[in-house]
Amino acid sequence: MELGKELVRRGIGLVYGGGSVGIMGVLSRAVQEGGGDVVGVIPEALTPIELSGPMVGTTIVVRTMHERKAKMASLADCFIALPGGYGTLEELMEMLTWSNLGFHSKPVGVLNVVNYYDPLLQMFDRMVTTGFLLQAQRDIIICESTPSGLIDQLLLRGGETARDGGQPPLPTRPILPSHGGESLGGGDNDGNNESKGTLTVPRHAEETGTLTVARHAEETGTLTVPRHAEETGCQYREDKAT
Ligand SMILES: C/C(=C\CNc1ncnc2c1ncn2[C@@H]1O[C@H](COP(=O)(O)O)[C@@H](O)[C@H]1O)CO
Repeated sequence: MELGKELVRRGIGLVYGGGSVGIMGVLSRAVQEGGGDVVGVIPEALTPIELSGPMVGTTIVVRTMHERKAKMASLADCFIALPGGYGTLEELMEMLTWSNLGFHSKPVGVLNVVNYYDPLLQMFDRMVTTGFLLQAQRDIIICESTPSGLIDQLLLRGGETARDGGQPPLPTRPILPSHGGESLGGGDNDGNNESKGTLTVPRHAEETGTLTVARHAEETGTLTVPRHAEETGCQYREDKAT
């Protein structure tokens, strides 16, 4: 597989989900056969050979899927999502979420083979236009159609992050009700646009704030952040009588 050859050519090792079925089997074998380092992390429930095939490279067996993801995330320097199903999407979303929350600062990329991920990327764009995601948050994800192009971009972003000190600033959240903004056709059925929505603003797991805003944020807004208000990066607007 081209990605495997490209990793080997650049001396980059592979951390993956263990086993040798499907695309992950093709990739892991390509790296191993090319002489590259391969580490597979697999939960014990998936180790039977009839489920996941023979293990490739060094295998780390963990207890749960959660442990597996945490282990893989800590071992890797960046993340690449290949075309896949629920499991792939779940892993991709978790790495994006953790990056967005500042739990890691490692680059996250998708290899958009034959435009497989176009609908998902369009959804991310829609999240920006409807106010649920800032452009800066959308920009966390790196998308390229070739292994070489993607690795170039990941290395570039990784280098930038390292120069920044390794911890990106947390982006400011869009101020919108959680049940949909105007552009999603939101608003009460009775036309009352003054009803309030609530946006939960988790910064770190132990520091969660709640942002309560009116539907027209530019008119009226109330920010309630119980702890570490100065660190949230949220915009505060004075209530004003209109
Ligand atoms: C069918 C079953 C297991 C298949 N074997 C697998 N072994 C190890 N890891 C797996 C296996 N299948 C999926 N994964 C993980 O999910 C991700 C991809 O999932 P997707 O849904 O195919 O996108 C992959 O990264 C692995 O982490 C059990 O009966």
